[in-house]
Amino acid sequence: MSISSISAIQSDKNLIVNRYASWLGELAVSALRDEASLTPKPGLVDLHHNGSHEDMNIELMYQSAASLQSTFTQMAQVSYGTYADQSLREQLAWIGRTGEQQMLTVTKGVNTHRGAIWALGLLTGSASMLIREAYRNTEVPYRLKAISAEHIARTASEIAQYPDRYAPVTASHGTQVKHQYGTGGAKDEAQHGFPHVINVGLPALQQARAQGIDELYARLDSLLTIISVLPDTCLLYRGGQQALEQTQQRATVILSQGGTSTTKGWQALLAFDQWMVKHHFSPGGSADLLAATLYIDSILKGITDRTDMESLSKTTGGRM
Ligand SMILES: CC(C)(COP(=O)(O)OP(=O)(O)OC[C@H]1O[C@@H](n2cnc3c(N)ncnc32)[C@H](O[C@H]2O[C@H](COP(=O)(O)OP(=O)(O)OP(=O)(O)O)[C@@H](O)[C@H]2O)[C@@H]1O)[C@@H](O)C(=O)NCCC(=O)NCCS
Ligand SMILES: Nc1ncnc2[nH]cnc12
Repeated sequence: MSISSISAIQSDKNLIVNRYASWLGELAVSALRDEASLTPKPGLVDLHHNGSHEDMNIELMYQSAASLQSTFTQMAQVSYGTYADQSLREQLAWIGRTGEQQMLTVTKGVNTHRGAIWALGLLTGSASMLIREAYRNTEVPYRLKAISAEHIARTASEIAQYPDRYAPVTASHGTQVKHQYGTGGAKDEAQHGFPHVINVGLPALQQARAQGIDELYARLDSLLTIISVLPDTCLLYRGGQQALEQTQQRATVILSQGGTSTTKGWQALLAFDQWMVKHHFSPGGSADLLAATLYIDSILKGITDRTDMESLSKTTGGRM
């Protein structure tokens, strides 16, 4: 093979890496924006109010999300063509911590998206690895389409299982809650393959859509379904076991009333929101996992759209 054809292949590869990395970065930020703007959410920042967060508002959430685009894009770049191993885990952790600092600079110290950087960061790395694997095969459209939500979450969990040897020892809210209640929180969720996304948030979203429920209510139902079962360390930190159980119970009742698309469910959601704000409770972890749900959903949809484009480009002899 000539040097010019090797460098042509190399530049093709770089083109593909950068194209997919930027695409994943954009989708991750869109998922964060879509979560933030979903309204009304119980106790969370949305278009109507700041929920139970005096130090946040919707503009801050948007600014925080936008500041993370390069973080997610870099995570996709370093993961493309690699495998889940110690080195990748530590590269992602380094990029993640730098992203956290960028977020804290933009928000003037407010933790808007720490859990989201963690969850969507791992999913970004995983999706990027899987896309690269698809490109190792000549049947690219077929292999891209074979990427599933479970596949993305499982590969993300493999990355999360490696220790982050350079993690500073901090007394985060999550670690305090872990000592007090024995609940694993965000780390456990990732290491177990995001069960509250794969078995809870995504099926709820898809089921609602399949029933013809409008996208707004489908997303709200997905959020409530996550809230109804997630051991959310934000709720535990702010109000202990009782706050967690009462919040889960209220979400369950709304779902059993037929969900947010029913008049009764909608009224109950509004009352739930007021009740959460009154008690200063916030399901921040559930918000992050809804963003993760929307992110995986958009990756799968995007892959389908792109593979159609790839097939088209092949049949027309063109390039994507
Ligand atoms: C491994 C880390 C996730 C760190 O975990 P840890 O538990 O030690 O740290 P926390 O700072 O508590 O952050 C975890 C955040 O994860 C969200 N979360 C909570 N429960 C769950 C759950 N069961 N599953 C998944 N995710 C969960 C939650 O994020 C949301 O809450 C934020 C607000 O939280 P907080 O500041 O604690 O609460 P407030 O009550 O509002 O505080 P006050 O204003 O009252 O003081 C909100 O922003 C949501 O995002 C938890 O906060 C990981 O972060 C880590 O190791 N990072 C290091 C670098 C790295 O590896 N990066 C990623 C590489 S891919
Ligand atoms: N909408 C939201 N409100 C408060 N905390 C959050 N963390 C992630 N999304 C959030």
